[in-house]
Amino acid sequence: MLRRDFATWQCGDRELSLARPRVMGILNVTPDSFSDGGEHADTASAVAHGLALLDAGADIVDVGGESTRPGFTPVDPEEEAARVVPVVRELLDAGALVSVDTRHPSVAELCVRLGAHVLNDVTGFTDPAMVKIAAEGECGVVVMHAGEVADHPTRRSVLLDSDPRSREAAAEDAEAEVADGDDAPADRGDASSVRLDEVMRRSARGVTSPTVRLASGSNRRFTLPESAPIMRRIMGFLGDQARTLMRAGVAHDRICLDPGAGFGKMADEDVVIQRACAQMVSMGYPIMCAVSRKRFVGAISGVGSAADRDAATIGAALAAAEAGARILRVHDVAGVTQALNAYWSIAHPGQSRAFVALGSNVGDRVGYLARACALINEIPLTCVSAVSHAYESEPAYGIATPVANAVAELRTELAPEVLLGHLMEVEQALGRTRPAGQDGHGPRTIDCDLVFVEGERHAGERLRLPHPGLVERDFVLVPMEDLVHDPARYLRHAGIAVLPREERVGIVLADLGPIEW
Ligand SMILES: Nc1nc2c(c(=O)[nH]1)N=C(COP(=O)(O)OP(=O)(O)O)CN2
Ligand SMILES: Nc1ccc(C(=O)O)cc1
Repeated sequence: MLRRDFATWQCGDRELSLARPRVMGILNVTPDSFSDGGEHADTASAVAHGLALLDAGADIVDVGGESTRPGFTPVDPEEEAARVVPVVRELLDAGALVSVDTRHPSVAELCVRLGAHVLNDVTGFTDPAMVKIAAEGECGVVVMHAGEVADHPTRRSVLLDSDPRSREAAAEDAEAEVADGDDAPADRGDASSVRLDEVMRRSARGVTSPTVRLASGSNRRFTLPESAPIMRRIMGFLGDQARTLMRAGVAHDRICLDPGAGFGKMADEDVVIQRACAQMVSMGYPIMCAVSRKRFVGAISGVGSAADRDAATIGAALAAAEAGARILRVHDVAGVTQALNAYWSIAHPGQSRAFVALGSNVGDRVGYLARACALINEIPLTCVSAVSHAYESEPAYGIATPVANAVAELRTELAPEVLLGHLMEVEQALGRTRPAGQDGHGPRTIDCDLVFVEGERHAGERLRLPHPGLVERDFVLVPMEDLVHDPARYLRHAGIAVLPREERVGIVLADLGPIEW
């Protein structure tokens, strides 16, 4: 059983703490995805959207260049690579934890070579070439189940998907099937696309599954299919694929499992699967919940249009998180992050240790440091547990006058991006202004930089964790010595290699004594 509070997911050189659920933002660089096709189809708008997802709270960005919606048209791997590779490259440069949603070995290989952290394969690493690529690298892997979960023929179906392309594709395929009398189309590309094509072609026909009869002769009906055979099939497949990957050399802690909502499943089957989330969690791997905007979410919420299913998605995602799912793959990152942060704060109390670097070079500098500590201590679900001495440091980064610096150590139950918002309010309350043209380095009454939160990494333009300046700032590292026995060693555990003193900036010149706050 996965120890929930201590679980991590190893993704290349990143170790993602799963002490709380993580949000994977969907970035579809496609013209035809089922809910957002064409919205981010060129590199520039895709990268901008990826960065916006990070700022909205995404821990991971999942970049995909091929829609696998019901009735999808397979994309040539070269075309797929042309869509995703430039986007993956730029997001990696921005420090993001990047996942690539592909079933094509050539695309996977290119992206892993660039440094992509996760391979998300909707065909569940059934292609040995995908297993080989995963085994040769260090990336995390998402093993997804795609396929039907019932042996019986589906009953008359109701098509809830509002996307006319899915319906057209379904109708065409149904006609073709009658004409062919054959389930296995020839010359439809590589083996995995033929299999996935087939599943998603059938999937396009509807969202309802057969009514299950009780013991023979009985006329009583359950409204939902029985869970055990469905979960045996899904968990059997996922467990087998995980073992295949491990035999090839992929470590257990790199593997995440996903039951593949909507891939060959009918709405009531998807509900049965979501209800069995805790059972999947007990397999001992992180479980992904990837229900965002899907047809079954429409079926249970009554929302016909896929793009309007974000609120319903939040409900389904929180249910999964409560049952132990730790990766929530969603389109609406801001909405899910806000809901999750609020929900988690109430339902799952847990503190993190955080460090805030303080600086002032205007007026009563040490007085501003003290007032900042007092105000930070008033942030909800947060307290200041210790404060370093104040130190005089050399001005760095183009600042003209010497700065008084300190570091405050906090205990907080807030998510880092929420804490950041409160710290910015503290700066405002103390009269901090950011005049245009000074690039954030002008004179300041107070600067409150969130530099480190235990177990948290974040990329984006609004918040980067650990703070990129932490490695070189003497005016942060020296005050930290008052709080942590050996900051360099402590930070090394989190993969941060601090620079030796002679290579740092903003060298500490004098100890100004304790701060009375
Ligand atoms: N691991 C995993 N990956 C996925 C899953 C999923 O359930 N699990 N669903 C997808 C469909 O969502 P998307 O918005 O990407 O739609 P598209 O296939 O039309 O691009 C695409 N990728
Ligand atoms: N790729 C997919 C896109 C959408 C759905 C769904 O709505 O069920 C399933 C798979």
